[in-house]
Amino acid sequence: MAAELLSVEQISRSYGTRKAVDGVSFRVKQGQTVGLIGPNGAGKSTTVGMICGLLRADSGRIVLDGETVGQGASAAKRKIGFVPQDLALYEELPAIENLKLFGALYGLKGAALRQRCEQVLALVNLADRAADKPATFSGGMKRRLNIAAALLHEPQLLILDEPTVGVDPQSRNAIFDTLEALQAQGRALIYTSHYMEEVERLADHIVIIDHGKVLADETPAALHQRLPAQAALEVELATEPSAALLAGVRALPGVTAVERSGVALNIGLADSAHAAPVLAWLDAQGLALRHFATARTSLENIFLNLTGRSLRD
Ligand SMILES: Nc1ncnc2c1ncn2[C@@H]1O[C@H](COP(=O)(O)OP(=O)(O)OP(=O)(O)O)[C@@H](O)[C@H]1O
Repeated sequence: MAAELLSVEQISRSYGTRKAVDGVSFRVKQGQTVGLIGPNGAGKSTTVGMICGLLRADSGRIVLDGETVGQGASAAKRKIGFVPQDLALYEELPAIENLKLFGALYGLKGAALRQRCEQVLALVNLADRAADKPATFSGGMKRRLNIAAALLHEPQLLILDEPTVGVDPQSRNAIFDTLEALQAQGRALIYTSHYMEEVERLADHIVIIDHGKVLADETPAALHQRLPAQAALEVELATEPSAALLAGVRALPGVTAVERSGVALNIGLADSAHAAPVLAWLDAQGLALRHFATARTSLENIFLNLTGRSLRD
């Protein structure tokens, strides 16, 4: 079992009378990726701001590698790399010069600084753009340069606040490649997003946050088990099904829900193993199936399930 790296204990913070973060707790182990997910305004940025020591917590405690993180400089804070939502780059300075500036802030210099800048540029796949200015980069390339900057001091924990916002799909994949390479190196990550599929892809633990409170803190598999349907069967019939037929489908073993839209049926299943018997039953009713497909249900619906609201407007 991996050792604990970060412990966030009952942290809260208000802006005026608005409680942005209200008693949030979770843990990150060495080498673990924790996805922090919630809708806009849920309190994700405020939470990671407090972990990085950029924002003061009104109450609660944050312990990193055995040391309390507070405001001001501390050894604990040097173990964190932070990639903020708002990019902090000098647009007119070549990429490598941007990194040298950030590296100097961490006390790196000379050959060690140059070598480390080259290493992190290679890691984010920008080695061939070292001499180019961020002003000429796409949104995703800028984001990767920001990730490189946050890695210069070899932090144990990298925190990324919604790193795919404003990034095209191709660059998004390049960001994921970089993060997967960091995971393979054993680096711990906290990744905030309001896209469940991103968090599901990267995280081995998911913390769902809403109105400043933690609603769930589980592995993706455990979270999945909380969904009423584990798989879905989509069926398109040649003719509209009768009410009696729908009732018949609903009564089949393993069927958790049936939705009809014209000639299409969306059948929720407790397990994908129920798909074949359901199809056989439909066939036995003499119904012509024009098309069918099965899919594992996505975790996207879990937020709706927990709150009755959708993750995005
Ligand atoms: N500097 C601030 N002053 C006043 N209120 C703030 C400030 N920063 C955040 N808030 C409020 O605190 C709440 C939590 O905001 P926060 O930015 O932490 O949420 P978030 O989950 O990161 O959302 P987003 O995805 O939009 O960044 C929101 O209601 C927000 O309006």
